[in-house]
Amino acid sequence: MKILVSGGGTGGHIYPALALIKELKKQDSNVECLYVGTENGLEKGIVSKANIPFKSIVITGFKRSISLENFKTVYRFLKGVSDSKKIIREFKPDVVIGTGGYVCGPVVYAAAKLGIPTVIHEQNSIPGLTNKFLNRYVTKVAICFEEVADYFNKEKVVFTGNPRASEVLGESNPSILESLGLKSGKRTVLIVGGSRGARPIHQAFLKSVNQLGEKDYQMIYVTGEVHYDSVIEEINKVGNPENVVVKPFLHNMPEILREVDLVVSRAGATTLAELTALGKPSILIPSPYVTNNHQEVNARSLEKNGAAIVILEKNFNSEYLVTEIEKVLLNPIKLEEMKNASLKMGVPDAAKKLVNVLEKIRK
Ligand SMILES: CC(=O)N[C@H]1[C@@H](OP(=O)(O)OP(=O)(O)OC[C@H]2O[C@@H](n3ccc(=O)[nH]c3=O)[C@H](O)[C@@H]2O)O[C@H](CO)[C@@H](O)[C@@H]1O
Repeated sequence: MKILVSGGGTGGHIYPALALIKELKKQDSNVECLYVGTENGLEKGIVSKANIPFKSIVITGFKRSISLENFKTVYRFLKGVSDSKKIIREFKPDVVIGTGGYVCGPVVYAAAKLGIPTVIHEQNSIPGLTNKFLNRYVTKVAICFEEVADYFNKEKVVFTGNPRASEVLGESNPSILESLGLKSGKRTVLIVGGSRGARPIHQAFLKSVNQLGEKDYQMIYVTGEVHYDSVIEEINKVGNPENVVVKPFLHNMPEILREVDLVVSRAGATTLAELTALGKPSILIPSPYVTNNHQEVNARSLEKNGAAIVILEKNFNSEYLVTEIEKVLLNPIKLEEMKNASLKMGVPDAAKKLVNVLEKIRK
């Protein structure tokens, strides 16, 4: 099978695509894959690290208000469609799948217009503009939250879950924490603000870092590449405690996630799929800066099932950070209840389910 994958901008759209490719290759080592993204999203770096052929097109997202930029975007969209058609004609895929982000728009649209079977994978509980637009043209829409089905044509929707849920599963290796400079066997909290980091979480963390240094648990704090230098500069002013490790980005997130006891995070859908596949309890601070506040809707779904505690960014501060962490981490009964609730929501066979969808519609 030949498959063309497109998705980009942030990790939440890229990692599901890579997890899908991994499953396809596991099932058939002759599968040929091509990834189409942009030069300026996170995809170029992440995809080339994974040794997957990568081609780029130029495209920007639409602004919600009327602006001159939108005229330029229409032009770039049309140019993106024509560039995508060239790439598709050359590669001749059996199926084209878009995993989100505006780059998928022209790529999946071009494929549909060329009569190639197409799928969009919607990770969130509320769809973004691109997937709403593509709904009309695609063959199937793969979803991860039942409640998002209403936004799409009923006959196209298939529940698959997020393939990244399958990818994070694996053998536990507690010594991986030592490679980060932490102790294995000690209670560990991971704090991560999505794939690009989140400034409001940094602020709360920096204010509480002295206090965290005195704790009997340890912590991995992921800043996001762009925020790393400024967070390190701030933390160095107060001194970096031994039990707190600060990293710009974790390229081995699945291995690390398996070993932590609690995760404090934004509520990006791919992260949530990983947490529930592994049965990790979490404290979620949804980003309010996303389309239709979809992260809060994602997060509430975990909260409703007892798998997570949700704190809105407007109420979040350093005191909350420490007290909420300890309410869960230091209460074994609560921790166990949340673990079980989280695990119940996981879709560990999501990658296989998505591959099945592709197999069924391939040319
Ligand atoms: C600002 C924005 O638009 N965010 C969206 C984006 O988020 P974002 O890219 O932040 O998405 P997620 O939190 O869902 O996924 C992040 C992915 O990056 C990985 N990771 C993260 C940090 C790290 O150091 N290492 C690492 O590997 C995570 O394990 C995960 O696989 O896509 C998500 C999925 O559609 C949406 O729900 C989010 O609302």
